[in-house]
Amino acid sequence: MYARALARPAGLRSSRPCPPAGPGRPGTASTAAPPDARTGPQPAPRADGVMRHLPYFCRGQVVRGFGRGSKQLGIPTANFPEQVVDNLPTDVSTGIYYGWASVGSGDVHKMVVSIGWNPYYKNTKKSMETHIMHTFKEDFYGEILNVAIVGYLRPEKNFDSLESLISAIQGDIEEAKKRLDLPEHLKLKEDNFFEVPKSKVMNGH
Ligand SMILES: Cc1cc2nc3c(=O)[nH]c(=O)nc-3n(C[C@H](O)[C@H](O)[C@H](O)COP(=O)(O)O)c2cc1C
Ligand SMILES: Nc1ncnc2c1ncn2[C@@H]1O[C@H](COP(=O)(O)OP(=O)(O)O)[C@@H](O)[C@H]1O
Repeated sequence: MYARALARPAGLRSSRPCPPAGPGRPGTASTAAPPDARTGPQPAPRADGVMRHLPYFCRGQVVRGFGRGSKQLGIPTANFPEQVVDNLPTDVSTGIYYGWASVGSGDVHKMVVSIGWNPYYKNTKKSMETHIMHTFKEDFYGEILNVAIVGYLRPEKNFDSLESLISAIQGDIEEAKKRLDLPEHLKLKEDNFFEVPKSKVMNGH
């Protein structure tokens, strides 16, 4: 119900179906181990390899994470369930991306999304966390988050202070805002992927 195979929009490249999305646990668990537990630090992704799967369309129910985004960073990030994270194409690298997002059948906004193990926090489970550049009236846990990832910004990094992490994320947000104004990205805001029937959502946002 919350996920469907997506018809490939005319003129766009890859678009993969999301897996069925259900309630998840804190941290949007994945069975995958962090990179340093497997093969050491991941190499920087090649731009062409990363871009091969973009735009990538995905939707799933918003689940709880560790609650650090709002409290520690002042930047809330909506977490996807583990099924969504586990079903990312294998060669969509971990890292920081940008694109478009909507909640339920609400308006489409600019977003940034972090995919990986949050090295600063040394998470043991891979997560996919989206910050939407919009002020919402209230939290939207349990609602359906729709995302179209359209571009790659940088690899995940460790930082020597919380302030440095916050500053990097703020830089990502500013860069994403600029890049999303390019015509090639603006057209994806109007993609019919975001036309979700109102009857399928719980609350409007
Ligand atoms: C745009 C963006 C960039 C991020 N970059 C990093 C990063 O380089 N290193 C890192 O450890 N975490 C990074 N994060 C993830 C944050 O650490 C994470 O969102 C935060 O821990 C909140 O997690 P929570 O929702 O589970 O509470 C980034 C998040 C966003 C939205
Ligand atoms: N602009 C926004 N972007 C992302 N999430 C938001 C935003 N505004 C409110 N939220 C809410 O905040 C939650 C994320 O807050 P956060 O402190 O990171 O907690 P958690 O670790 O549980 O994800 C989201 O699940 C959503 O319900």
